[in-house]
Amino acid sequence: MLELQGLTRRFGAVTAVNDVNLSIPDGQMVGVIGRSGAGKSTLLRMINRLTEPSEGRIQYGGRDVTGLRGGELRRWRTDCAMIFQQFNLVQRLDVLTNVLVGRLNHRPGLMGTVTSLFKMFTAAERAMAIQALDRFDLAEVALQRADTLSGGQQQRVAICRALLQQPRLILADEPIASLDPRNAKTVMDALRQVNREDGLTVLTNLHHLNTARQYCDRIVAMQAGRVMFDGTPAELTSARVQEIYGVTEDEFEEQAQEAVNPAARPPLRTKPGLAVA
Ligand SMILES: Nc1ncnc2c1ncn2[C@@H]1O[C@H](COP(=O)(O)OP(=O)(O)OP(=O)(O)O)[C@@H](O)[C@H]1O
Repeated sequence: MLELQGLTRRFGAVTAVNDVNLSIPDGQMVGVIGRSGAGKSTLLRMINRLTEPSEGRIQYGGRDVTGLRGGELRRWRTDCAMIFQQFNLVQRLDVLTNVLVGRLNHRPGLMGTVTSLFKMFTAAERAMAIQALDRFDLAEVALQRADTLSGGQQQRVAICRALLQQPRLILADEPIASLDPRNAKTVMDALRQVNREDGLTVLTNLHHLNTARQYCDRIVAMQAGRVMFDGTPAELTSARVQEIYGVTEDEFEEQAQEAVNPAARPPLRTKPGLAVA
């Protein structure tokens, strides 16, 4: 169980996250939605302590992780793997080595030698990486440079890298915001697969409400740093969205899409969310 108690983060006069209280059971897939600036990224980043809370506590499995330092903090960060909107792969390295980078969290001493990494990994680690790639139909691109892959493939490679950390939680910060609907679907399918098959807790920031409804067990809606809704997809009706945000669902998605990806403005009115096969 991940427990956030009174979690607050201020940046000067701005309260990015304001007194958030959430209990997330192991194995739940949670979608966090909200407008640009609602505090979604700050919330996720506080969980793995990339951003320090101003107030409040983070507990995991009954253990307080808010004050961890040094090796213990590194181990906590290994437990909660992060997925970013821009994939954060080393573009000039091959896919397999990018995935193996996930093992570095288990060997902090190897950090900084990324170009000569490949031969440092054991056969078992390489097999683990190939197996992860194979799960997401990426084995045949294992030896290609990361920058030859589509965005959806790159994000799935990032998920494989996260899996090699052997985490307990996956924190995904707008993982599909840079992707077209087809690639976005492959990435959401992969996240759901690791949630369902590996039992990993997944917390993901999303801006498509229908995507959150289709993939998540639970949706948390934020507004100005506060949790305004915490419930099941069925409970987050269009009327509830309008009540929370004061705009229609289409308007909400349009604003969110423009904020995360101003260059790409797909016709959201005709294509809300993703089609599930
Ligand atoms: N490092 C920082 N320094 C100052 N202010 C920050 C910092 N990080 C976030 N903020 C502010 O905190 C608030 C919440 O930001 P955050 O990025 O968490 O929101 P978000 O919901 O993830 O938005 P987006 O969808 O645009 O990423 C915003 O007002 C933002 O400007």
